[in-house]
Amino acid sequence: MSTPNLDAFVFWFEHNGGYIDNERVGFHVFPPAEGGRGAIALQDIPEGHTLFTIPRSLVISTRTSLLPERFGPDEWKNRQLNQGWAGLILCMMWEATQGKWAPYLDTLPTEFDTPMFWTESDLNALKGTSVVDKLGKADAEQDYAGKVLPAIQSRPDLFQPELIPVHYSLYQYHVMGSRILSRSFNVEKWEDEVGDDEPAAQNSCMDVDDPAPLVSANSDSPERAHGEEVAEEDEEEEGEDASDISMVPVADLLNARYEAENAKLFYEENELKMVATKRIMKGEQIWNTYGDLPNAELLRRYGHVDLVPLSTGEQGNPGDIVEVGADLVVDVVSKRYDHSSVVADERIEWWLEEGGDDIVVIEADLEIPPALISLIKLLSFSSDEWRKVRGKGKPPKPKLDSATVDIIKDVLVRRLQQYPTSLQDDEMALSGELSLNLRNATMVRLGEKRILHGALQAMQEVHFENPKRKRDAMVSSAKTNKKARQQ
Ligand SMILES: C[S@@+](CC[C@H](N)C(=O)[O-])C[C@H]1O[C@@H](n2cnc3c(N)ncnc32)[C@H](O)[C@@H]1O
Repeated sequence: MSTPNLDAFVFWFEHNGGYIDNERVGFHVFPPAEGGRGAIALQDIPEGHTLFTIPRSLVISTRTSLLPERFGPDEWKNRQLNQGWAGLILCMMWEATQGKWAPYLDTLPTEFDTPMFWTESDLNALKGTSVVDKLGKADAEQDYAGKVLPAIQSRPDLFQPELIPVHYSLYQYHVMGSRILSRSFNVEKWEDEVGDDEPAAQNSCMDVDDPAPLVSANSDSPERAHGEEVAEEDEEEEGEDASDISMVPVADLLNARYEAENAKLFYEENELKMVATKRIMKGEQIWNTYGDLPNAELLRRYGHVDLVPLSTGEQGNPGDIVEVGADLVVDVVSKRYDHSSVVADERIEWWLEEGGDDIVVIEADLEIPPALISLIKLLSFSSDEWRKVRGKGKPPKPKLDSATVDIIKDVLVRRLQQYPTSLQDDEMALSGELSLNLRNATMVRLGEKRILHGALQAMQEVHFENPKRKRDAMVSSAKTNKKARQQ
């Protein structure tokens, strides 16, 4: 199957040591809603079959680009280009003006459907979701103005001043950052290569909350996948290295869909291998995984949402989640018990110190997270109970009781009010004409609201034995608590 814009690239790839099993793997242009370019099985492919291999020398990272060496390794570090994504972005901008990777870089998208490039009015459609807060646009712009542009201007021998507006502009910085966000892999050094003086884990400039991209192509632990989240603590523990972030030609041509993965990248000493992880039938798409992310994250990083048939008969993403801010929980509990902000501040500070999070996540299984129950209890406690719990040094047990259920219901209702539209509004909007951005934003909101409504209904169905006695007991205990707190 010929994909004209890829032919020169595939020629370059194969002439530089890359291998593609052309008898079994073809590239194909799917409709934009299905991902655009992707790979397809030209024949039945058995599990374990190598689909293509990429020599490490064709991977772009701050380790393989010549720029850090030419810039001067010490100066590179002094300017903090070894931290986060700034260094790789600069390498990619520079390599685009050089020869080696041009046929690859020329195939990468220059336009994105990610909210990073949306207008303010489209961004309003994401109000209530966590997408906008996580865009990291301001951080990226600060990195560009604070370290990248000064580095560029300091070396006219490497970065021709007249090329700055074309190849090294802020817009190009965002384009390269978005390419990394949606296509990069985390390729560690081969074990023998690892030196003693590895730099510590680095934060990303674009990805404010969970900096590490994407696939760990590791033959020992192939679980982490393209786009998969890696908690910051894990990164530190594992010693994640900004120079692992890599652009991997051909591997980044695979699309992904919820639980459809049938291929995975493994790494070896001299090359990376894309291997079929199950039998792929002729005509089927070859799918990588981006980690079965919720639609909010898929939209933020990749610019699309996943829609698969749900058990309810609707279309949606079973991996959706809703984030509930601890500040909302504090507000609801404080209002209910007439708390002063001092009471809540002290407890929240302790909660965070004890390892609690400032966000709780409700998943599509509608389970109320133990952390939410525990947090509500902590905030609801009388001063005596609070002193006891603090003395023990352990957050309260996440045991549901009717007072907590009532608070959870309030929290869910208030969380729903953070969206400017209702679930019914969204369903109605989807049945009409919408631009791609607004359709995607509506799907993100709808997925989150379905979880909130489902959780609310589940809470409404919770009944404790002898509810009257319990409720009375809870009312009097709430009054007692309030009294104790006022003392
Ligand atoms: C790693 S690239 C995959 C190759 C890409 N299709 C291309 O043409 O270069 C990731 C991008 O592919 C697109 N994509 C991947 N899976 C998709 C899907 N299930 N639905 C829609 N777009 C998808 C998104 O634009 C995403 O940012």
